[in-house]
Amino acid sequence: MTKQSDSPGFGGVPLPKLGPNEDFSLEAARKRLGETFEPIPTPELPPADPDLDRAVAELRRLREATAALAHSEVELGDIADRLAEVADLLEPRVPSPSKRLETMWTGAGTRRSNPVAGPENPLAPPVQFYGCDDGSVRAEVTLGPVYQGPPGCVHGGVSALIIDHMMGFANHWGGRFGMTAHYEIDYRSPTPLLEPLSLRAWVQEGEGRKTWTHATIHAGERLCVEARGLFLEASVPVPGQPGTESMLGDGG
Ligand SMILES: CCCCCCCCCCCCCCCC(=O)SCCNC(=O)CCNC(=O)[C@H](O)C(C)(C)COP(=O)(O)OP(=O)(O)OC[C@H]1O[C@@H](n2cnc3c(N)ncnc32)[C@H](O)[C@@H]1OP(=O)(O)O
Repeated sequence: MTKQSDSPGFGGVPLPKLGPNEDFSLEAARKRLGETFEPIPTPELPPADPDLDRAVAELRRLREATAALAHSEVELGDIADRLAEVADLLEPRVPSPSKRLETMWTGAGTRRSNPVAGPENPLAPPVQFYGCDDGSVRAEVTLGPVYQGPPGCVHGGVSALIIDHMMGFANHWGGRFGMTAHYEIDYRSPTPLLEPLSLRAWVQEGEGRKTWTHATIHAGERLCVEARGLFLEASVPVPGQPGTESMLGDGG
């Protein structure tokens, strides 16, 4: 993977070369993390169950539709009863929370169930990230009214959620890992709903356990949000796998 310094970066400033003190190569990352590290982000993770993906996709349609129902002419009594029927059917069959957490940590880890990119998570838009040769990760997403904060705009906390996840993904792509210790965000201009947003994140610097990562959200050419985060390598116990610890701190 080529790291280069000529891509547009944070606030339009060119991306600097990655940290002088660390080996960011994929080979170095593989060496550190062995078999558990698959450095190529796979946009299309194989579904554990295609019907699950389909069910969640239908839930997303419902989510967008119900968010628009207030003050509408739609007769909702019957709809609420029918939705309750489906929920009643499902709830008794759902595994216990601890079992569910274990399941989330098999196979693709939480990549399929996390709240930003997980196709199995109805909360997730979902955003699909791609790793780029310049060391950044990018995505495009259009967010609907369920993510609204100010009128017609994306909620700042939703932008923060996406950015935190995106910076974690950029760390992976750069062969770095860690829990978010600190991040700061500047909201430079309103982030519109219902318009394509370009997301971008990249590792700015890494030294020892610390990784500094940057991210931006643009609407067209307009910068909406920019952020800087500090990530600290840490070990986290993996649910259902006693004695196993993840260095990813993320669900990857
Ligand atoms: C297939 C391939 C593609 C992969 C595809 C999957 C990708 C998938 C990506 C998913 C990405 C998800 C990304 C979600 C990211 C979260 O959501 S993580 C969850 C939120 N974060 C947390 O819960 C962390 C909670 N905090 C902690 O656990 C601990 O504070 C930490 C962060 C582990 C640090 O604790 P510690 O190791 O005891 O740190 P400590 O020794 O006190 O400090 C170490 C150094 O850091 C500094 N430091 C510590 N905290 C701070 C701070 N807050 N501010 C500044 N400096 C600090 C200290 O000053 C110290 O500096 P030095 O003196 O060494 O210079």
